[in-house]
Amino acid sequence: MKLTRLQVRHVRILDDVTIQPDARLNIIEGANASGKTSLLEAIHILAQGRSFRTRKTREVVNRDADALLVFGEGRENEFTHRLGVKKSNREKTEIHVDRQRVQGVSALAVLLPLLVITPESHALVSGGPSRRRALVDWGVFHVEQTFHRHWLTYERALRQRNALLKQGASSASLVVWEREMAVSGNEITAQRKRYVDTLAPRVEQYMKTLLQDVKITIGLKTGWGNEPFHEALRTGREKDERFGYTTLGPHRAELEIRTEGRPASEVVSRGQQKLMVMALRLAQLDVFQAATGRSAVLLIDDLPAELDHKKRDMLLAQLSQMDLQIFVTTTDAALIGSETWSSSKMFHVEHGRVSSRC
Ligand SMILES: Nc1ncnc2c1ncn2[C@@H]1O[C@H](COP(=O)(O)OP(=O)(O)OP(=O)(O)O)[C@@H](O)[C@H]1O
Repeated sequence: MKLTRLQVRHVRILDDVTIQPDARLNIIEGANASGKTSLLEAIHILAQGRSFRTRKTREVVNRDADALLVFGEGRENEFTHRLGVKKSNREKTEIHVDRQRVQGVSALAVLLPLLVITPESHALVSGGPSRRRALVDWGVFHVEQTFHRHWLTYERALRQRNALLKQGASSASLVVWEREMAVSGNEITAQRKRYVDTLAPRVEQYMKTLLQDVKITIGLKTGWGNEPFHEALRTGREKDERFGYTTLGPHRAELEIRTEGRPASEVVSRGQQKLMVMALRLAQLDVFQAATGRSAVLLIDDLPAELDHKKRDMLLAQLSQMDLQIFVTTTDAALIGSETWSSSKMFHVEHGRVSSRC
């Protein structure tokens, strides 16, 4: 789905902002601290129920307000969808999809598939495994219809097993949950493997375009050894009892990113890591589009700061050929050429006020 209307209330410095985005390229320009990133945060909240900068609601809600509100309207296959999120300092997050109150953020994510690239994105390569696991799961969630259901089943069984381990319960009582973990865990892993296998050649192709002299390989680390998962749970029981939680399984999976046979983070520079993240994200968007025939939203915070001008132009040319709705922030709109785009809009941000520029 592409956003046709966005309304933002009390998101950081943005008090009351309404915009009608372009279906393709939206350039959000303004001075430092004017509120550009806050606008991207608002879109992220609409798609995933939370900011990409912090998990703390209080930081994102305007200091003089109690709650933030984001509404979005968009079209897909002749249908108009309306999404709404209210995040409050005191109460549970409220989510509405097409005027119905829903629990959980998955209904938002299904309608508004969204990825984000920020100046901190290199942490995807150099940071902990959870970010790389999230990268894989974003893709699997959108291309495999049963993934979310299996994940919920797995998580519930994992929570139960962990609770029993903490209580020092007998092995016999663990077995029931291990059985459930094994069934859902194997499904999750098979789907993740399929996704990573589809992703790998596309990552390689984008790496060739963006970073000719570095080759990377990606592969899935399942979260346990080579034995069947149910066996790994059984043989790992003693260790898990000592630790008081489940030390292996799909919840410990991750995407391995290697170059020259070593973890990429040990070999390449920070700038190269950023380009790797671009290649990964472009490949994800490709796979998503090929598998679903739908278009996604891409947020890019501060693009000029990410890349030199040659790489930036190369990336924009590539993006202009994809069926995406893009929101990109910059302090200097002249750095982002919109000539190759079939359509674009420019928004100027100043002290939390947003105006549309032709
Ligand atoms: N909870 C909040 N309530 C009110 N204002 C806030 C809150 N959090 C941050 N701000 C203000 O919002 C502004 C930051 O906005 P934002 O990060 O979106 O700017 P930006 O235009 O992306 O800046 P840069 O180009 O430097 O990244 C700052 O002026 C900051 O003081």
